[in-house]
Amino acid sequence: MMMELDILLKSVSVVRVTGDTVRNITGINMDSRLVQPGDLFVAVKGTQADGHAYIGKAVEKGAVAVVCEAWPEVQAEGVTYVQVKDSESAVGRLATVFYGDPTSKLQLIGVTGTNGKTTIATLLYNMFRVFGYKCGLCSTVCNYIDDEAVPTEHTTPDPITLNRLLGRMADEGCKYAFMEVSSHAVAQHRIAGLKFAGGIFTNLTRDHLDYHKTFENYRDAKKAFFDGLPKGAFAVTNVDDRNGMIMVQNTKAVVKTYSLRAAADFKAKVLEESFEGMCLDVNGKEVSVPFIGRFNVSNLLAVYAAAVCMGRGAEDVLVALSTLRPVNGRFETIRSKEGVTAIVDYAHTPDALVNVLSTVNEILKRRGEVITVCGAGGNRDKGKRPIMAQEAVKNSDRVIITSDNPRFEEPQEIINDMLAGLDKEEMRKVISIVDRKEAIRTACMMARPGDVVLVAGKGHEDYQEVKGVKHHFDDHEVIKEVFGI
Ligand SMILES: CC(=O)N[C@H]1[C@@H](OP(=O)(O)OP(=O)(O)OC[C@H]2O[C@@H](n3ccc(=O)[nH]c3=O)[C@H](O)[C@@H]2O)O[C@H](CO)[C@@H](O)[C@@H]1O[C@H](C)C(=O)N[C@@H](C)C(=O)N[C@H](CCC(=O)O)C(=O)O
Ligand SMILES: Nc1ncnc2c1ncn2[C@@H]1O[C@H](COP(=O)(O)OP(=O)(O)OP(=O)(O)O)[C@@H](O)[C@H]1O
Ligand SMILES: N[C@H](CCC[C@H](N)C(=O)O)C(=O)O
Ligand SMILES: [Mg+2]
Repeated sequence: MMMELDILLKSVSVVRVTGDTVRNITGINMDSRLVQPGDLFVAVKGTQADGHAYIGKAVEKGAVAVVCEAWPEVQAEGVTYVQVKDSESAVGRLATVFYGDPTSKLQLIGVTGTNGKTTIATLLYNMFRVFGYKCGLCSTVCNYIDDEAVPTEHTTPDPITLNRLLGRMADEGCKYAFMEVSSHAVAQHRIAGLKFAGGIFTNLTRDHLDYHKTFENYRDAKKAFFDGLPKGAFAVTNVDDRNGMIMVQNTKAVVKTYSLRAAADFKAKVLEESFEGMCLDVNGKEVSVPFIGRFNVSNLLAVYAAAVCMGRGAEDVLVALSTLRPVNGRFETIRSKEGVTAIVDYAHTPDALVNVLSTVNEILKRRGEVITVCGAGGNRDKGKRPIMAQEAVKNSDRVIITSDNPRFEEPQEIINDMLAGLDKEEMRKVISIVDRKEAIRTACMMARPGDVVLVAGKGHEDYQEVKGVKHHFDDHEVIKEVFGI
């Protein structure tokens, strides 16, 4: 791949230049460690480091041009230096031009909100493949270029990886791409330069306050995604969430609403539900789906609304909806021979725990006990820890607090932060076991036929991250081993 630097620079506002801009660039990078000879290096100020400190390293590795925000004191001969106002948002714009402006060739739909992004983006991808289109997906679990799986580390990749992926999707003939837009991605302009055909808002509850500091900043990061949608795009929003209308206050996109409770463009209600699935009424038509939980009705309704906004007939969409299956690690049930139901779910926020547990309780109707196994991630929002413990205790008969990716923190200290949210009475329901495997085993041994064991927090993850190392760990595997199936 190759492109002339001056063509690339048309996408950004240049403050100052030295060196030749009529020269070929063979790659673009924001991480000096990945630079190849012939690359353009973009220096970005980050949260841990300042990319400007690595300009020299990038040049040593063969970068022929540098885009930066602060003018470097030393300049290497033969290298072109370009100063821009905001290099963080320049990366996305440069990358999108470099990778052939993918969103001019395919329709990109973004999903944002605290919970439900992976579910909605994946279901839309599955649905549009059922309709016979080639599609792409960027999600927490895995990225896809039609049927080719591309592993991921992020919910929304960095702007260069993202544009490279979208570029490959366009080259492969994908007509649609569905992606999760995390709040980090909006705040860090990972999506700068992309033209979205539509946006979907799920809900907003507490998460990531370690990064955004206040709930308002977190909300505004999500809102900025809708502020940036172009005219002619659609914005599908959940009016059951108190921030649903705030999200679309300043958008130029056509706003469509969905709700399980209030008047809205798209409405749904539950007619019947069991651990096998639900029968729904969607805008006056009945449909059966193998999904569980009111929050999934909301997710399915968002999928339905977006598909209709994308021009599909309502009838076709309902038929396709009935063929969809749950996403890996999202309310997956595993039954033991003795009749214990284990559920693996990715609930890792207080709100998600409440939702999953209230669904379990609604279906169980006190015919059995609920035993919850959960933890909280290390080097993430500390404030959510005691609340997660409280919600688990409030909505379960017994709780085992354990580890969930301690990362660089002491596992026992994270558990202590969770326990600090509980009073003496609440503590009677709780035990803590640092080793997650032991915790799951203990929960399954405690359970009697008819009981439910909820194993929350890791969902699709197949690792336990400790001190920078990802050790293989899979909740499903452990449960099956204990159940002997
Ligand atoms: C806190 C955070 O979001 N960090 C992300 C951010 O990094 P940063 O800007 O802080 O980078 P930095 O380490 O300070 O470095 C600054 C710059 O110097 C460069 N550098 C650094 C070192 C070096 O030797 N050479 C070099 O050039 C870096 O490449 C970077 O360009 O931008 C990077 C590129 O986009 C991300 O990889 C990185 O994700 C870190 C690893 C991370 O863990 N992020 C998580 C919290 C995250 O983004 N999560 C969200 C949402 C999760 C969800 O709810 O689903 C996600 O979208 O995944
Ligand atoms: N609409 C919803 N409202 C509340 N909770 C939900 C909703 N959809 C899913 N959940 C819960 O949140 C968990 C995560 O769901 P999902 O992976 O779809 O969300 P996400 O927004 O992609 O999360 P992440 O921020 O980690 O990418 C699920 O396992 C479930 O417990
Ligand atoms: N995308 C979220 C996922 C959290 C999942 C949970 N298992 C944890 O590790 O905290 C994050 O990185 O905060
Ligand atoms: Mg996700």
